[in-house]
Amino acid sequence: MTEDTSRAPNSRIPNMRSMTPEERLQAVSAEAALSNDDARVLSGRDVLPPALADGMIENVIGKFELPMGVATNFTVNGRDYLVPMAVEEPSVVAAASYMARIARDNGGFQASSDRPVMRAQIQVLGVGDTAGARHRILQNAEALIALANSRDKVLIGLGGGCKDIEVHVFDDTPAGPMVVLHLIVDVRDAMGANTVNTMAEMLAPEVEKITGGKVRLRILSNLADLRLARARVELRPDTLSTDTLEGAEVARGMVEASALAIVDPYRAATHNKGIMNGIDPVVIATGNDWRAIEAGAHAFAARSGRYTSLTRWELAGDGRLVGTIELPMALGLVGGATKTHPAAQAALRLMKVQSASELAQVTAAVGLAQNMAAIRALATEGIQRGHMALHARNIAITAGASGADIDRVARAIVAAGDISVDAARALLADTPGGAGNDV
Ligand SMILES: CC(C)(COP(=O)([O-])OP(=O)([O-])OC[C@H]1O[C@@H](n2cnc3c(N)ncnc32)[C@H](O)[C@@H]1OP(=O)([O-])[O-])[C@@H](O)C(=O)NCCC(=O)NCCSC(=O)C[C@@](C)(O)CC(=O)[O-]
Ligand SMILES: NC(=O)C1=CN([C@@H]2O[C@H](COP(=O)(O)OP(=O)(O)OC[C@H]3O[C@@H](n4cnc5c(N)ncnc54)[C@H](OP(=O)(O)O)[C@@H]3O)[C@@H](O)[C@H]2O)C=CC1
Repeated sequence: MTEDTSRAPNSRIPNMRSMTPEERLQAVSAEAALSNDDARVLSGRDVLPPALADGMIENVIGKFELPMGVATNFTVNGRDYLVPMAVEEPSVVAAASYMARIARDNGGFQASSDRPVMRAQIQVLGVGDTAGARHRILQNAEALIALANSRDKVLIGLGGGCKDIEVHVFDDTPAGPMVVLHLIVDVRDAMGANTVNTMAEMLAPEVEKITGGKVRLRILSNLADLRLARARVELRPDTLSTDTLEGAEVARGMVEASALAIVDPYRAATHNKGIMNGIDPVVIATGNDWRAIEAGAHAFAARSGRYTSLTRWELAGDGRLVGTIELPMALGLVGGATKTHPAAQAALRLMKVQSASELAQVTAAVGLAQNMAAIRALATEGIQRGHMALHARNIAITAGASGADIDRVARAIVAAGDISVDAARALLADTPGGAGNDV
């Protein structure tokens, strides 16, 4: 198979759930026109040779694997995407695919993003005249920007680089007055941490000269509030109905669920965890830094001083349910592990994203879909029926099931309404030669 990067796949792959992993791999590889090599590494076979793993981090003794799933049905800005998700939690991929299917019937997700701009902070201590130091920095801003851009020719050649400088003054801190210079850097298709850290360290001596102070920290901020990604979905109520509830009632319940997450940090934490259920697996599958994305998301959610929801669900005048998400999304297509991990490269080719901004937009849409699934379930039948039915297979494995027994036992404990390890063990023990005999 040769790779074709121009054609968007059809993300609607019927019966994915009934296929074997091998058949699913073939289906998505065919849709995304993946090479045999990409298909192989996505399957998890021979992905990370020991020498490559040893080159990525320190004190390597092996590898840790996660299941790689693919969320189907996604349409973002009129284009279909097959979304790779590396995650350990059941029901996440199913839920994202289901909500993307509903969204698809409503025209899909609309998404946008800011330019890929990061902040680096340079902390200056020992300055008596903090206001004066701020003025001196701003007076020298052009020279500082030029110095910051004097080294990274590749980034400048791509249209990126340091674009601006901000100065923040803290007159009262436990360590005395501080001036904090922010470098505002367009990092193009990189996540940008190393890029901006290099610039910040390079500028430090000049900043000390200008301010007369002592520079301490020189590091990016993970509150990437100039690099926001947004997604929106508008849903006709009839597309939300369940077996027992009218769509309008479901929509109202979702708005009420959203309202609690807006006002109550205890609920907001769980609501946002549900959003990150969708975002983290894409970040991991594409080799990006999920701690950075998590830190940015939660800092952004608390930016007003009160921790709140990252999404809003509202009813438009005509009864449509409108869901929106906005959060920092510092994702790269180059840098970090995105280029070194073969599965991350293959995952990016499966998604067929052409820029870090496009990746950020699709990822935001996945976060919104995941939140939609959770609050739709919570506002209607509750989370346990759908989630536990899929978690039942984990329970069966915990009880000792293997091979065909996993699905058989999972189906039986779901049907019996007793999704517990004890129930699964009892079933296995009743099976002649069942794995339960060994437990
Ligand atoms: C789990 C579902 C989707 C079942 O929902 P259902 O109604 O049983 O699904 P269905 O059988 O009617 O299938 C509908 C679609 O779902 C997908 N789907 C359905 N099953 C599968 C499967 N086995 N494998 C792959 N895809 C599946 C698939 O796309 C399918 O369409 P199709 O393509 O077949 O035409 C639903 O109940 C749901 O969305 N629940 C929410 C689950 C969720 O949010 N899980 C996250 C874990 S809970 C948590 O950590 C976060 C939380 C909840 O606390 C956050 C918060 O509080 O806000
Ligand atoms: N707080 C945090 O979040 C921190 C995170 N990190 C880590 O930093 C890593 C990410 O840093 P990052 O700067 O993205 O990675 P890299 O430094 O690995 O890559 C960025 C570099 O790639 C080159 N490049 C080539 N093509 C492009 C392009 N199209 N767009 C942009 N740059 C391009 C550029 O320069 P050139 O080719 O000239 O070198 C650029 O400086 C992650 O591993 C993260 O975990 C590190 C410190 C702190």
